[in-house]
Amino acid sequence: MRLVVTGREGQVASSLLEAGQRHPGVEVIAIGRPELDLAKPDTVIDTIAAAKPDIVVSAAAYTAVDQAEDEPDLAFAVNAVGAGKVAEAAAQLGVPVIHLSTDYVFDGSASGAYVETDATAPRSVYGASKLAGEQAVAAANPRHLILRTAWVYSPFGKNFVKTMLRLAADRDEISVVADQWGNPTSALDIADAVLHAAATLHGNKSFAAFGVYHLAGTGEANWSGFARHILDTSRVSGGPWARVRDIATMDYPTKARRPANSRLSSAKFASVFGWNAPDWRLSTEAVARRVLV
Ligand SMILES: NC(=O)C1=CN([C@@H]2O[C@H](COP(=O)(O)OP(=O)(O)OC[C@H]3O[C@@H](n4cnc5c(N)ncnc54)[C@H](O)[C@@H]3O)[C@@H](O)[C@H]2O)C=CC1
Repeated sequence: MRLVVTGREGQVASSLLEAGQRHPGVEVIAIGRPELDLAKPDTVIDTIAAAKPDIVVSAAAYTAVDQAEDEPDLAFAVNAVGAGKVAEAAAQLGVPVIHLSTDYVFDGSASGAYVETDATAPRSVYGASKLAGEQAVAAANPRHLILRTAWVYSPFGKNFVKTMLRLAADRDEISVVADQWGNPTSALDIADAVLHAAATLHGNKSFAAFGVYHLAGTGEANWSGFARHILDTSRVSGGPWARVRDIATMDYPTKARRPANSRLSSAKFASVFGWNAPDWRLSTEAVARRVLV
C-alpha cells in the first residue's frame, strides 16, 4: 500500500513517514513545496499523479491560526481551494483521500463533546477556511475520510509541548489559559490511526462508510492541565520544570477567537475502524520524553 501525504515537514506527515517504516508493505511518500504548493492549484494534480498513490493523505495546511486573521485569502486558497484540488487529484486516480480537519470548525458553545453531526460555526478565519476545505474535499471526491483532530503535538515541528519545555528552561512560572477545554492529540497517534484506516480502505474495496470522523486523544484537558502534565513529565525525566499559573482567555488576548470547549467524541472512528487513541497523558509523556532527549 502506497500512501502519498501532503505537507512534507508537517507534524502529521513526519509522523506518518516514521510510522510507515515500522509497517512492512506500507510505503509513505511525502510531497510538499515547491513541487506541490496548495496556493498554486496548477501544481497539485500532476504532482500527486506522479507519486502513484493507493491512498492520498491530505495533511498540508495553512495552520497559523492567528496569522490567518490577517491573511484570509491565503488561508482559504490553501485550506479550501488547495485541499479540494488534492481530493480532486485522488478522485481522478480513482483512489480515496484521507483529509485532516480541525476542532476549530466548532464555536465551543456545546456543553459536552462534539459529535460529527453537530452544527459547525467556526469563530476564526482558520476554522472557516478548514470548514470550506471539508466541503471542497467532499464535493471533489465521494471516497473521502475527513478526520477532525485537535491540539496536535509531536516530536516534530512547532507545538505546545515543545513551547512549554522551552519556556520552562528560562522561567520559574508560565501563565497558561485554563478555560479552554479540548483533547490533546499526538501526531504519532494520528499517524497510527491513519495507517489503520488506510489499511481498511485498501483491503475492503466495498468500504462504504466514507464521511466525517472525529479523531482525538482519549480524555480531556485544559491548556494549563496539559502544560502541568508536560512539565511534571519533564521534571521526573531530569528536564526543566516551571510552575503553571492558571489564567483566563481574556487575560491572554489573541487575534483569532478560539472555542472554549472543542472536545471531540471519537466514538464513531472507534466503532467503524476498531481503533482507540491512547489516553492523552500517556501520549504526552512519550512525546515529552522524546523532545527532552
Ligand atoms: N496542529 C494542530 O494543532 C492541528 C492541526 N490540524 C490539522 O491537521 C493537519 C496537520 O497539521 P500539522 O501536521 O500539525 O501541521 P503543520 O503546521 O505541522 O504542517 C503543515 C504542513 O503544511 C505545509 N504547507 C503549508 N502551506 C502549504 C502550501 N501552500 N502548499 C503545500 N504545503 C503547505 C507546511 O509546510 C507544513 O509542512 C492540518 O490539516 C491541520 O489543519 C487540526 C487540528 C489541530
